[in-house]
Amino acid sequence: MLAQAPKQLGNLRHLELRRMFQYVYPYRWRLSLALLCLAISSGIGLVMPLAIRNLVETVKDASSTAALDKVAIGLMGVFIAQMVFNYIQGYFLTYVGERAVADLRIEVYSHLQRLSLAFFSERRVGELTSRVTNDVTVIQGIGTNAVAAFLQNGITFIGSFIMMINLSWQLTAITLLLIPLLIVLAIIYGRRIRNMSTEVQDRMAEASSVLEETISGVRIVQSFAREPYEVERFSGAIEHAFSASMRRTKTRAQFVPIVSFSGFGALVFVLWFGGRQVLNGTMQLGDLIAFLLYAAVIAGSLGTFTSLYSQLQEALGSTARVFGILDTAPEIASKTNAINLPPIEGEIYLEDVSFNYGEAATPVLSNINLKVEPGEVMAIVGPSGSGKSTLVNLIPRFYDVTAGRITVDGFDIRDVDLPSLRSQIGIVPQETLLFSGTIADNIRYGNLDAPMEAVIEAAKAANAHEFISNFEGGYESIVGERGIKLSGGQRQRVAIARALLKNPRILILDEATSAMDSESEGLVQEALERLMQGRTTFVIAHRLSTVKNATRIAVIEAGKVTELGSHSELLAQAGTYARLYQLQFETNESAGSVLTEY
Ligand SMILES: Nc1ncnc2c1ncn2[C@@H]1O[C@H](COP(=O)(O)OP(=O)(O)OP(=O)(O)O)[C@@H](O)[C@H]1O
Repeated sequence: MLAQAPKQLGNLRHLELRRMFQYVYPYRWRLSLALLCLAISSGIGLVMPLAIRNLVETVKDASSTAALDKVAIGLMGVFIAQMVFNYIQGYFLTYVGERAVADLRIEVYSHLQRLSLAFFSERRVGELTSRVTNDVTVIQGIGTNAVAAFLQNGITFIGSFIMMINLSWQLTAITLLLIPLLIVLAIIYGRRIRNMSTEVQDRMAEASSVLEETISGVRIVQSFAREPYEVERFSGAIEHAFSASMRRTKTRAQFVPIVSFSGFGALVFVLWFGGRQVLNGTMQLGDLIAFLLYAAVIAGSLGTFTSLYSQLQEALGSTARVFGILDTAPEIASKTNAINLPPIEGEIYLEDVSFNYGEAATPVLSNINLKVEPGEVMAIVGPSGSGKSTLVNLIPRFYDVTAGRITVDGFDIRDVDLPSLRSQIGIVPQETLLFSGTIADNIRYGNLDAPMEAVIEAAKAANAHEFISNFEGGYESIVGERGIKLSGGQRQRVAIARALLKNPRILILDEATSAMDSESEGLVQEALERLMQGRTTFVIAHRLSTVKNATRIAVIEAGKVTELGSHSELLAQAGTYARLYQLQFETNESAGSVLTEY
């Protein structure tokens, strides 16, 4: 989805590389130092064949070992220096690479946090995690190692070339004939490898999605005894990734021997041609050896260049996907001239609101008019899929209305700064997700600066203090990724404590549909009542007690408000609500009854 067509990629390549460079720019001084050391150590590497030539010539002509000793000691010194420069360049280059990639990861993650719900509902979690992990790792590979290899080989390539011309221009000319062939090969194979790499990354993202879904939904998997099915699904995805990777490997494996055969073939030819020159006395033996060594260095550099080229192609696929995320603008964001929503009373007015998801033709909500006074409790009831959740999701601007407007204390919510709006709205969802950490941390999510006393006070008001105190670790007890150690009712009470600590003027409650035992139900209900006090509340109601206590009830059917009034008013109207009440509520009037969907 985020991958772009290879053709488009080609056009973007230059821009992407420049964009990648932005991440390295803040560390340019370290990078310069690393590159300087790299250049020096590569330069030293160039001396090696010359030193060997001297060694050969010295051994050939020398009468004593003194000259030999001098050459050997000199060589040792040179290699020690090279080692030091190599260390410095390796350290700083890795530093820059790791730092730049860490920055990129943080940027992608921060950007993801800002994106709207619509973006996430269109994508799988595993696909997005794969962008932040796998793709960024591929970029890291090219970002540092490849840059270093490119520079190192560039220097040795040019240096060796100059040396070769000096040693023998005829032999150099023969070697040169080979280069166009290698370039053509690199382009053809590079393109194929790039396409295959995109496929490998896509397949890996697919496998990550399966992994993510089934690990977070492991209870569902096990309850349906679908482990073998899921293993098969995951193996399928991994096998696809494996096949794609093997196809790439095959192409690469063909490419590398072809290139090295061309290189070594040329070397043999040079040896044969140069050997004849040595034999007829037009070339020194030491020069031929040095030439061959430089030619081998050049062949090695060419090999590295071609593999760098294919790595670069691979990384371009990943950069396209990562930048694809960074370039996705949040659909819901504060306007540039948005004003800060001052502390509100809590009047909410939905004026002629219509809404549909994306391009969908049928509106989910149409022409809703609903005015809720400060402090009022508005219960929302209606059949499944009638648009209840959609309606409440519009208030914190998880989605924007398609037509009409929503005002809070007279302010159009699209005109105010998003955090200033959301900070005044509290949400208690049906299924509470607790983050891994302590219970105190989870409650404090509502107000990060709250002192411990305030946390405890909120927990007390939420009827959570008692069960929390009964845990061995109390407020410092760690809850699992999904609060696995807490019951549904306990989790809800932690969510209520969290909302109390946030102290919002507007509250959105989505009642749990599943019945709790009556004790737990009573505790949750009591906590909710405390939470609702003095706040404008929208509650998607499933329980009889809630609808009875609500100031007004809105009945939503097929995206329209069909009835509006208090419990007794609606009963008197003898419409849908009354029918629903007759059918469902009266028979379930015991405490904790759940209003099942009709
Ligand atoms: N993210 C989405 N993208 C597209 N359509 C959606 C999305 N979320 C919900 N819908 C559709 O909008 C309609 C209303 O859904 P909504 O969740 O608001 O209903 P609901 O009344 O809250 O249902 P329930 O009581 O079952 O939770 C449904 O037809 C649903 O298929």
